[in-house]
Amino acid sequence: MYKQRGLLIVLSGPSGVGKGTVRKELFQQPDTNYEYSISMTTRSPREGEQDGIDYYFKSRQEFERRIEEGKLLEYAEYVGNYYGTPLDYVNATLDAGRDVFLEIEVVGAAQVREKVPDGLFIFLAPPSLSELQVRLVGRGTEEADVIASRVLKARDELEMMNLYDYVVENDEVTKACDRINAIVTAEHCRRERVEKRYLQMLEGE
Ligand SMILES: Nc1nc2c(ncn2[C@@H]2O[C@H](COP(=O)(O)OP(=O)(O)O)[C@@H](O)[C@H]2O)c(=O)[nH]1
Ligand SMILES: Nc1ncnc2c1ncn2[C@@H]1O[C@H](COP(=O)(O)OP(=O)(O)O)[C@@H](O)[C@H]1O
Repeated sequence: MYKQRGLLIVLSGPSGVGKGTVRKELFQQPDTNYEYSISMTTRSPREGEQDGIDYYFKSRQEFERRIEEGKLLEYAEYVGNYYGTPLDYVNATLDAGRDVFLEIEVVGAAQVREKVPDGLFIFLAPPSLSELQVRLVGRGTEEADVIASRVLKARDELEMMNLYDYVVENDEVTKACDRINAIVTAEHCRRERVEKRYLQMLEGE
């Protein structure tokens, strides 16, 4: 039987807005049907982070080899480190009819948009820039200078918001998750309707 390809869901937004928090909450929900794509990075693991669970941690040399071999769907350099999405995992999962969830920054998301135009692109926005700074400081994982460069970068990232299909405000984590789930459900319904209509038209020929 014909099996529809899975949906590629891209969640992006500035550092500190709560992408990781929202993603973890989504994946803890029992009825979640998305598969999380673990990214590759050259940044050092933070305390508690595990290789192969949070990220695949690689040296710059190994990362650059994968770029040359065409093994990444997209990649970007973000505040001094590479981050990228392994291509084979994404393709195999979508081909099996399952949805894939990417949590990536805006430059990489723009590359995915070019390659997978029928993906679903969601921008997670902070209630304000000052709240973004509060969250970055509160997380306590970066030094003051890195926080300052991330907040500065957030201004450019916010300008990319209009390139996304949806903007979801992360005022409260559970509300943001509910909004994302509603968007994904609506997108599935839309696709089913389009496909049904298409098949009906073919039958009518
Ligand atoms: N382009 C791209 N960005 C990624 C990928 N994985 C993570 N990122 C983004 O890289 C940025 C920095 O990630 P990280 O160092 O984990 O910091 P944090 O998200 O602020 O906790 C965040 O905006 C992530 O969403 C990826 O595979 N590709
Ligand atoms: N809706 C929210 N309200 C308040 N704090 C939040 C919210 N979402 C996330 N946070 C906090 O903000 C900080 C940054 O969140 P994180 O998920 O690490 O962001 P990102 O992955 O986008 O860099 C964390 O300390 C997290 O607990």
